[in-house]
Amino acid sequence: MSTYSAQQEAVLKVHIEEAGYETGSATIQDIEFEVMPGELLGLIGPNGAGKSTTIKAILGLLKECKASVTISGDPPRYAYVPESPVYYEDLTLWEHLDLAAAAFGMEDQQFEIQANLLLEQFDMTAVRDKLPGGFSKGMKQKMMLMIGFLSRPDVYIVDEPFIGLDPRATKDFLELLDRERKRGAGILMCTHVLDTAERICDSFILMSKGKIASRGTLEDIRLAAGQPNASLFDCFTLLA
Ligand SMILES: Nc1ncnc2c1ncn2[C@@H]1O[C@H](COP(=O)(O)OP(=O)(O)OP(=O)(O)O)[C@@H](O)[C@H]1O
Repeated sequence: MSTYSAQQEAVLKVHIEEAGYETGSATIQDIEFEVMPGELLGLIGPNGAGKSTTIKAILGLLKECKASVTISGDPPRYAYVPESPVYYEDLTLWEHLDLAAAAFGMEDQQFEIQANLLLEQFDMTAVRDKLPGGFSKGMKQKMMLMIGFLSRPDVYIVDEPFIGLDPRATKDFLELLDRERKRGAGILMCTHVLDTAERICDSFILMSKGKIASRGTLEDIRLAAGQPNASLFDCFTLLA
């Protein structure tokens, strides 16, 4: 778990007054939180609670959105790892990494070192020159994570990363997350895998019906649920 000093500035500050898909009908309201350097904040909640809408609002993808979002860095830099893999059919894994590196403005040498390390860490070196269309679900997910980790930004926004990952890939992913947190990156992670979230997150935002239903550390969530020893899963079913 991380500890934060009062002097530290949040790497991500989010204040969404309201946002949604149609004029005059807000899907989410009053969503306000910060992610501190080194913090892993879990965004949890039932299907349709508004988690993905919150992420879309942060990324500026919604037309109907009254929000202020501040991301640290000059220029601000973040990595977004989507829930469903997005890729080009005609580009190999290596070419995807190369394209992402060019977009991030990485130097060639730094890119080669970082990309080869990630290929090794995710056990993907053998398929570096293959097209992702032929990859399994987990391999496509690994490609998304590798692109996310490539530029080592201060903020990661990760939408449901665990689906499709085998135990070894999950372990590799968690180790990389940990390394990035130790470096000072802040992570917002949306997930339904509550036993893992309980183990790795510093704090939680529990959303329900487009609003924040509960927030804080596991202790805070337990207190809100009136269950001092309950699992996150049990608190979730009581509060959401
Ligand atoms: N593209 C869209 N157009 C219109 N309404 C949408 C759109 N996407 C989501 N919604 C609606 O917004 C609400 C919140 O959905 P959202 O996808 O944010 O939930 P979620 O918490 O991410 O759910 P899940 O856990 O199932 O992914 C739902 O009522 C959903 O029907």
